[in-house]
Amino acid sequence: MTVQQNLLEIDDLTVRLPEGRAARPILDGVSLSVAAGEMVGLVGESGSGKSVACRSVLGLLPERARTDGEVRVAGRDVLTLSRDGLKELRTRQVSMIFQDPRASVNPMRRVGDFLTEGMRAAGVPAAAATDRAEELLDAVGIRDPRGALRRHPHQFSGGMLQRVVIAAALASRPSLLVADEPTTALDVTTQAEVIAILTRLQAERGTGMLFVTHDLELASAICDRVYVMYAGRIVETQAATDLFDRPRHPYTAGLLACTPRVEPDAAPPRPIPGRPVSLAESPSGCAFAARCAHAQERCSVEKPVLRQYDGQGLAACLRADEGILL
Ligand SMILES: Nc1ncnc2c1ncn2[C@@H]1O[C@H](COP(=O)(O)OP(=O)(O)OP(=O)(O)O)[C@@H](O)[C@H]1O
Repeated sequence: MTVQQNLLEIDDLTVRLPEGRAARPILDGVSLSVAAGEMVGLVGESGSGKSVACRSVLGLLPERARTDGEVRVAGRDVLTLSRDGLKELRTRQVSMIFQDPRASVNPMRRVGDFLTEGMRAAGVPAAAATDRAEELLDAVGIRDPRGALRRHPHQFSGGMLQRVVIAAALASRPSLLVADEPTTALDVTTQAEVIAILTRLQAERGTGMLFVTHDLELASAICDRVYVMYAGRIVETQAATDLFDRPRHPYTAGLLACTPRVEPDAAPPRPIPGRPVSLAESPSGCAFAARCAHAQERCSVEKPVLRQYDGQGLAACLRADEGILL
């Protein structure tokens, strides 16, 4: 029997960054996977470690970072790849889309150069690279792609520039896309357009995607599965619809309850009390305990591990099997 290998497997990843003589913990035992063609969400508040987890996939952690665990893309451990191996990974297998498109492009260079440089470096002749760049711009809904190739980034709106960045990320036909809050810097209508483009292209091309957002509702709407992070740890993972209908971790339930709803009979949004903590600040036990309405004494002592309940997903909560959220 052939065992289906995941495209991306992060296995028990721990990241620490040296700070003076000590090392500040950033991620603790993070495990997640993305299968070929699967759209997977990674959700959490600011500072929970989403970007660090994403960066680990492309081997983009700070050089001084100390890591344990493995990050495998198509079976190869990114954390042990040579410089050439990393270059090959980034030019052939994995592309990343960042939050702010203006930070991803060189303002002095034309969009055509930005889109074709990777292809040219891979040996594609100039004319063929230009034709492909035009096709890519057309695929992300940019009108007059040939004219767009001659323009500079400042001649594009934020939304249009993010489309250009998506086109560039797809140029190498990657099997995995990592999108780190790709619409956070855009206005609401533009966000919707960019999400629609990303999900369409992901489905058409069968690209695996790790989609990072702080918006749990958005992740539940567009992803197959979702991981929820809190203070450097994964606290819950489920199929997207199950997570939305039946969260198992009080933090996930809190994120859903604080989202404003437009339905007339909807409950008003309830904010999660307190503020998010980083892994470094989190005491022993469950990092969410101080903000959790269901916490008991043992929650601030015992560290919960991810466990399965009712055959549905995994949650790291000592009380998840008591039906506290029903
Ligand atoms: N290069 C770095 N040097 C020092 N600390 C860092 C570095 N990068 C991240 N951190 C710290 O790691 C923690 C996780 O940061 P990260 O950017 O991954 O969070 P995030 O969930 O992506 O937040 P946001 O949604 O605001 O981007 C934070 O406490 C942050 O301050």
